[in-house]
Amino acid sequence: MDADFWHERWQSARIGFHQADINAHLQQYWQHTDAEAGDEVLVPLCGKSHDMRWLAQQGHAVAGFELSPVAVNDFFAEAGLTPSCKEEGPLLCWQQGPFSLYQGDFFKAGQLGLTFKLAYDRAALIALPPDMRPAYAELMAGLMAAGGRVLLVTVDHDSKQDQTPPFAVAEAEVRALFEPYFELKVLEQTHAGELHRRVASGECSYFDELCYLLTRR
Ligand SMILES: C[S@@+](CC[C@H](N)C(=O)[O-])C[C@H]1O[C@@H](n2cnc3c(N)ncnc32)[C@H](O)[C@@H]1O
Repeated sequence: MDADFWHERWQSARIGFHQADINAHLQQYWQHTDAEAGDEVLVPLCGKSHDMRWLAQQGHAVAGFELSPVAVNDFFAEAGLTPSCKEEGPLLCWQQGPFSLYQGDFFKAGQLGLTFKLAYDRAALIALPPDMRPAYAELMAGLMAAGGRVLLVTVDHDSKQDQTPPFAVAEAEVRALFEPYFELKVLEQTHAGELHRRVASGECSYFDELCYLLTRR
């Protein structure tokens, strides 16, 4: 997707991907990252996710990357925080308390010279069309320290409406993208079945969520 697609989504508040609750996979599987309080967590394509607040509650600093100024503004406003802002290379860094939200194109994050021991991707990989995913995996590999861990949450489905996110990314593709850089373990695969609104409406016959642990070599 190009930047205009996402800016338009945020400006018109068409953000069905935003979850009111903390992600269940994050709460259940974060412990598998062996995270230590104080470690900063990279959250690519972060939106205004409440999951960042949950990570901060676990004692982490959070480095989110997000294209939309609307999302960044909403995140701090909803948290009751007033951030400061400074230029960091090609990005703007909005910072307050444990949160540093880098506003701009995540694909420029390599220019900041940062490395992370922890990362959390929910709806980032699956927001990207196929041709952008190899560069995303390479960038994530470049940002993670050796031994660093990524909790990755993806979806797989057979929707005919496959031109817009959330894109189906099958396990085989996740392996092809990340295994050159990471050890990969599937933590869970949930089958939503008929209870899922996309299945109930006939849009797809299955809609699965997969949760992976990636460990940087
Ligand atoms: C599907 S949403 C997921 C947001 C968040 N991870 C969540 O779970 O709610 C994808 C987000 O990525 C942002 N985004 C898309 N392309 C981006 C890019 N190149 N750099 C930074 N953010 C981007 C969009 O604005 C959008 O907020």
